[in-house]
Amino acid sequence: MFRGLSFSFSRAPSLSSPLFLHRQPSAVLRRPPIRRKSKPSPSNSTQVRCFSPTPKMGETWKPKPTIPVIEKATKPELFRALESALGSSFSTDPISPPPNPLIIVISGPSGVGKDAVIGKLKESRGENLHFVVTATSRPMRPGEVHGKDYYFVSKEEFLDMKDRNELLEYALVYGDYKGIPKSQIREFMGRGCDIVLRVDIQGAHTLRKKLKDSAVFIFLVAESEAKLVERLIDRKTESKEDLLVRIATAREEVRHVKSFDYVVVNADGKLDEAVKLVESIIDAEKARVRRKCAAI
Ligand SMILES: Nc1ncnc2c1ncn2[C@@H]1O[C@H](COP(=O)(O)OP(=O)(O)OP(=O)(O)O)[C@@H](O)[C@H]1O
Repeated sequence: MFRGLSFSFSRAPSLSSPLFLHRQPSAVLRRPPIRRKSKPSPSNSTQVRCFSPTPKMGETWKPKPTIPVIEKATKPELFRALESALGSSFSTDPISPPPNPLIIVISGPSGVGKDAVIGKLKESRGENLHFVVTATSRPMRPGEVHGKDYYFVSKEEFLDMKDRNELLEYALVYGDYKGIPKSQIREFMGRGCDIVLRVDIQGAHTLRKKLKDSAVFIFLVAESEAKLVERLIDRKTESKEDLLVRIATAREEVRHVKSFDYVVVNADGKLDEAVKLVESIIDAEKARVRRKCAAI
């Protein structure tokens, strides 16, 4: 249009030309006057088409947002159009708050593979899970590390901890005291870690009474009694008297499976499958809508 104008200027008649007086450039750019429609008379009001609802008193008129054709619009265009159609922007806040730390109690007869399962869980879950190190009055065995395998304390020290109410649960196991320090659970739950407690059946029973449904109780079993005995024999850590006591106790313990939330079979040569199942239980429990928060 401007090119057209300059062209017309270059060929414009001189100022003195009478033609110039009639064709001023400003006159070319000026918009034609808008012709206002006359108000419809009551008689022809039915012919008026309304495209948007008439704003009520005090409301300002807003154009109706249109959503572009999905195949033609870009993702951001569609996103913004949906926001404007719904009248507010989409929040990036998490829809569900992060789950509370979970306490997982793992129990089962001696030799069933509690340590083996926990060892693998440690590898797969890393720092998100804290395995509470139990305090014990039993002497340290070769290869064991203080603070890693157990907190080795004297009988007197252990009983002092008990008297000061520093233990969530404790028991006399095969002549030695074993107990769970509360401070460790508080500290790691405070950091957002899930907690794994490894206890015998009696310990699980006590914890159930204290923690009720605020913890998850998992019972580990071997596929059969015979396989459990084989595993204990293969471990070669017990005397024949010890073996007898542990096997007799195991027979009694499996009857308590009903008071647990889950039973996991740790079948021979299938340790990884058992660990996978325990992990699925943890994941499912963390996704629960309702769970009481454990008060330690
Ligand atoms: N799925 C499995 N297949 C074969 N052997 C296994 C399996 N799980 C564990 N074991 C082995 O069985 C033995 C007992 O396992 P572990 O020491 O973990 O049992 P535990 O339940 O912790 O026993 P305890 O309560 O007496 O300490 C170990 O030698 C371990 O390597």
